[in-house]
Amino acid sequence: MVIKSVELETVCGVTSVLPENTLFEVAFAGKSNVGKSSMINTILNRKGMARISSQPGKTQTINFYNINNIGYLVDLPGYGYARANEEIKAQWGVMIENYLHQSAKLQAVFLLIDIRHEPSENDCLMYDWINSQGFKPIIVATKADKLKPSQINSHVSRIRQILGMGKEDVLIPFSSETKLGKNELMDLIDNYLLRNPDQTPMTKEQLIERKVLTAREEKEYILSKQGEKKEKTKKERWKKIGKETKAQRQKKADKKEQKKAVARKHKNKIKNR
Ligand SMILES: Nc1nc2c(ncn2[C@@H]2O[C@H](COP(=O)(O)OP(=O)(O)OP(=O)(O)O)[C@@H](O)[C@H]2O)c(=O)[nH]1
Ligand SMILES: [Mg+2]
Repeated sequence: MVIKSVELETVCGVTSVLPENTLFEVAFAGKSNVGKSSMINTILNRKGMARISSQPGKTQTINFYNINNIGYLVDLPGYGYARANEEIKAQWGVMIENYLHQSAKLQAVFLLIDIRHEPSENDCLMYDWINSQGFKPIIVATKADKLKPSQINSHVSRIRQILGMGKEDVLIPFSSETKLGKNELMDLIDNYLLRNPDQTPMTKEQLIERKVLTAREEKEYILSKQGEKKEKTKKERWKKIGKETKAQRQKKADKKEQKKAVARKHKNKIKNR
C-alpha cells in the first residue's frame, strides 16, 4: 500500500475513553525505547510523524494514526520504563491491557524486541499475554543495524527460543536506519488492514478505487486486464473459425460420400449390363 495520507486522529491518555473505530487497527507494543515510534515513522515514510526520543518513556499515550482512511497504526506506550513512578507505570499497564483487551477492530499485535538483547521477563509476559488474548504476536526484532549481518541469525534464534516461538511464528529483523524488513512488515500490515468488514481481502478494483496501489501495481493490473480481454477475444475468434471449418469439413465429407455413392451406382450399372 502506498501511504498517501496520515493523520494522528486520536490520542488517548490514562483517563481517556478509547475510540470505537470502524476501521481495522494494528498495534505496536514493546519495551520503552525499543523503537516503536521510529518504526511507525519508517512505515509511514514520514520522519517526524511519531515523536521519538533517545530518552525512554517518550510515548505516554495511545496514538491512533489513520492511514489512507483505510485503517489505523496504533503506537502504544512502552512498558518497563524504569524512571516512571510505580503508580504511573501501573496506569500505563492497565491502559495498554484495556486497549488490547477491548478493541473490537484490532487485527494484529506486533511485539517489538531489541535484537541485541535477550527478551526480558516483561517481554515474555507481554508475549504470553498477547497470545492469551487470542492474537499471534508478530515479533519485530528492532535495531538490526546495530549488529553485524553475520550475528543476526544467532540473535534471532535466541529470541525465538526464549519466547518459545513455534517454527511457523513470524519474526522480522528490522531497522529504522537501513529499512531492513520494511517491505516484509508492510506486506503483513497490508494483509491485516486491506480487508472488507466481513474480513474478505479487498479486490484490486477496490484498492484502485481507494487509491492505495502504487502507480506500477495499478498499471500492471490494467495491463493484465487488457491482456485477459485480448486473450478472450482471440479465443472467441478461434472458436468461431474452428466451428466454421468443422462445418465446412462436414460438408466436404458429405459431398465426398455422395460422389462415392454415385460412382458405386454407376459401377453397378455397368456390371449389370
Ligand atoms: N540504530 C538504531 N536506532 C534506533 C532504531 N529505532 C529506534 N532507534 C533509536 O532508539 C531510540 C528510541 O526510539 P523510539 O522510536 O522513540 O522508541 P519507542 O519504542 O517509541 O520508545 P517509547 O516511546 O519510550 O516507548 C531513539 O533514539 C531512536 O533513534 C533503529 O532501527 N536503529
Ligand atoms: Mg514511542
